[in-house]
Amino acid sequence: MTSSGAEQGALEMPRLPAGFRIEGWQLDAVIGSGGWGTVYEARAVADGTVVAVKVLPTGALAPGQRAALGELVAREVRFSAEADHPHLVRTHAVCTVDAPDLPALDGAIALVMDRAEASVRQVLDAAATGRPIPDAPRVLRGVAAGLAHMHGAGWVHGDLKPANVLLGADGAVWLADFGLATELEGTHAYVPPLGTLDHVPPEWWSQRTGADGTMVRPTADIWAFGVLAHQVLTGGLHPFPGATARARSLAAQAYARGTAPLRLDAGLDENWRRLIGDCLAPDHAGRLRHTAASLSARVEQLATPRRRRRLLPAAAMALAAATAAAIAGTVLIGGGGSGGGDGEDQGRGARAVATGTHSPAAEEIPEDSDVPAALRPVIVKAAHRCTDAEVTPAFLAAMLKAESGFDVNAARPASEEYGIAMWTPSVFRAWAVDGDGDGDKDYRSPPDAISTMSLYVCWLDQQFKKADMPAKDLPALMAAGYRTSDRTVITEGGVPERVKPHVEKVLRYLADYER
Ligand SMILES: Nc1ncnc2c1ncn2[C@@H]1O[C@H](COP(=O)(O)OP(=O)(O)OP(=O)(O)O)[C@@H](O)[C@H]1O
Repeated sequence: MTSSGAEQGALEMPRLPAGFRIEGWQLDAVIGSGGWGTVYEARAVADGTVVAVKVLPTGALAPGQRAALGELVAREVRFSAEADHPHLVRTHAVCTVDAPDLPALDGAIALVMDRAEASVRQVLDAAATGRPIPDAPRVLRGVAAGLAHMHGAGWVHGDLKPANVLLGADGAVWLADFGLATELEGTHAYVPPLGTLDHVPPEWWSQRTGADGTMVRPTADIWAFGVLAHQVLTGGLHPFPGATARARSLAAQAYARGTAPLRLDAGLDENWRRLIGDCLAPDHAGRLRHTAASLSARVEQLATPRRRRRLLPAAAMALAAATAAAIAGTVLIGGGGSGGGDGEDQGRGARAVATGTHSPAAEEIPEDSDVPAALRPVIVKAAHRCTDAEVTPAFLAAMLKAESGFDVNAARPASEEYGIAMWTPSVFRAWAVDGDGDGDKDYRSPPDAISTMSLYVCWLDQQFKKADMPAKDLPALMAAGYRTSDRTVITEGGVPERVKPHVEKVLRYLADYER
């Protein structure tokens, strides 16, 4: 939500005491308060997982405030629940506060989210002016990818600013605060006029506010990204001069009218300067050429250290190693079934670690199929890590073909997906399996990527079974869950429309490999 909400709202924010339970979570200290709610640290009672809980009270407000709050809360709840991307903060649950003794908070809505370590605002406040914040390109890469996802899904964020970019403990970068996020109808949408002055585009000032609110278009987020990128790369400097937000907005409007030039910080690298200049094109039409997806691809290039490109041959080497193993008739991956698996897994693992002129396990994928021979034992071994009957070598092979066409160097930078199983690095980290037993977990290594895919689809399979989804649909549901999430598939009660073509491909390949 917006700081202007705080300016306007003048709400006395009531607080819940430490130890207070909201469904399965126990509140701890307050992290901070915004214009409309308070964010607490909390722990899951079941397993101690640390989360952040944002409590948005809906009662005890003046009628005017209630209408505005109701709309913002509804938007925040709706977009938080739907947000499903590694660069959008994940909301685990939406609960209602049951506090009859605290009437101001009884019935408040609580969003249970991933707990961030800090916001970019906090990092900027502590940063030396003139220098990029630590890891600035990676942070911008995450923001651009999150924005590209939102625009791709037909949403505008509407309030992109440093306070709304959160940083997780393991390097995660999340867009947050969807109180002003809105769905596009055609090319634009309307939001209440509460955007943050420092990040609204110049044309915003000349728009009239109708009953629906102010019109926002994706190009408003592009402008805000330009301002944010300048701040992140210069330790907090706004691209337009002025001691107050009002003065800076007047400077931006003078630039948009053509009466003042754009003067970006002299210390900026030329490529970043060009990118920020494109985002800060003076009008909507000028910004229209730069979609969030195209910006994300450019940011990805600028943010990718050369060293990472040299990593590519490593993936090829891993494949070559797997090839050599297959030729020798010995499957080397996964430490020979050591560690942790249940009986069936170990039994199957022992079968996969076979010597001889060919691997019997590889026979589970038809010999004359297009699955690269070197990958077959890797896939078979990975599939056998899962004891659920639906996760078969043929299924994993079909998934890999649909994801990357078996290309170990596949890359879709706009959505941050890489390697043979098209893992998003931050998601991969959460599930990673050391498939080749080299002590490293690398999404570019086919054995690691495929073993991790197997673990993840196995877990998806179990979630769908728990949700009583039809057994015959499980392969389609797993393929859909891999592209979206367990929660999306369960909420939508089946394969979401937008991933149907992909899922159909997986099912076609599966039928071919199961013949
Ligand atoms: N998931 C989270 N993990 C950790 N801290 C968070 C999380 N979400 C929000 N915060 C922090 O909690 C504080 C309050 O956040 P909130 O979103 O309510 O308000 P805001 O964005 O600061 O202001 P406003 O909503 O008025 O724009 C901020 O300091 C924010 O960085």
